Amino acid sequence: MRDTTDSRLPFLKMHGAGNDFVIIDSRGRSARVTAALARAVGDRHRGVGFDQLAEIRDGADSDICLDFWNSDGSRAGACGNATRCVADLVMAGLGRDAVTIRTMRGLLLAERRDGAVWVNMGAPQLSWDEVPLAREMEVTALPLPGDPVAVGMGNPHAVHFVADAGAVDLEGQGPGVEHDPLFPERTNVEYASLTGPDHLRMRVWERGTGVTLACGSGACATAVAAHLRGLTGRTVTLDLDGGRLLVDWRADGVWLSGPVAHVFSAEFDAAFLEAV
Ligand SMILES: N[C@@H](CCC[C@H](N)C(=O)O)C(=O)O
Repeated sequence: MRDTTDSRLPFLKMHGAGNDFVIIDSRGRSARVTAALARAVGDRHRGVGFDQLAEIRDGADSDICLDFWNSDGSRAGACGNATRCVADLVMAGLGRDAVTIRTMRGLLLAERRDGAVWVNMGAPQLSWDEVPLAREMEVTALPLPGDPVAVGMGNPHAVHFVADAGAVDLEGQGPGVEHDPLFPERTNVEYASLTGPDHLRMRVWERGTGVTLACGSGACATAVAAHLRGLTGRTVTLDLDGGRLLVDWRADGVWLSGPVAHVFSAEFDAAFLEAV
């Protein structure tokens, strides 16, 4: 529930490789984001617009907690690029090079190394009930056109390997896969092509949001799927429509890095909040 004594609500706009976020810092107070607020803020004409809204809350066993909403008001269990953006912000605020972040996915570690923010997105979920899929099957053998690989990264992904990811009609293909009954919680949908050794071109249709310029958890899922299919090693460079992401699948989890940008700080005013 939003604190109704607030007449204004400060927020930050950030992006990671063009995957854009509104970030609301609710540390020191009760959570303020609801599904209705997320939908209102996510409207690119009447609100601010975002791919995901992230709310920072106080951590009990971590430096912070982080919750994610899609622009349709649904919750996302993971968001790699928003986690990188918020980690950058929180590390700068605390004057540290490492922070712990509790998400629906679990406890994540973020580190600054040589100026870049890396987040350990955890181990990939590679059994049908973890993704989740509707019934028992191998995640590398889905009965769907295009032979996608299902990978969970705290949220579901269906990764398709195609000859030319740049030529895929995301708006035509994505919604049907997102809503396929094989995915009881819907799914994010990735298309990737091998463009060189350990190098992929990737595009994405995101569950609850649509076409985005990048997706961090999607990049992790795609790198894992590429390795499972024997296309790449465990360290992969991915070129997305909005920039380059790096994924390193290590024994302790799938690490993600890439660019982070601060865009502006502002406030939602009382009239906007009253109308939600
Ligand atoms: N952009 C994100 C993923 C967003 C979550 C997704 N739409 C969902 O519903 O799972 C990222 O960078 O990981």
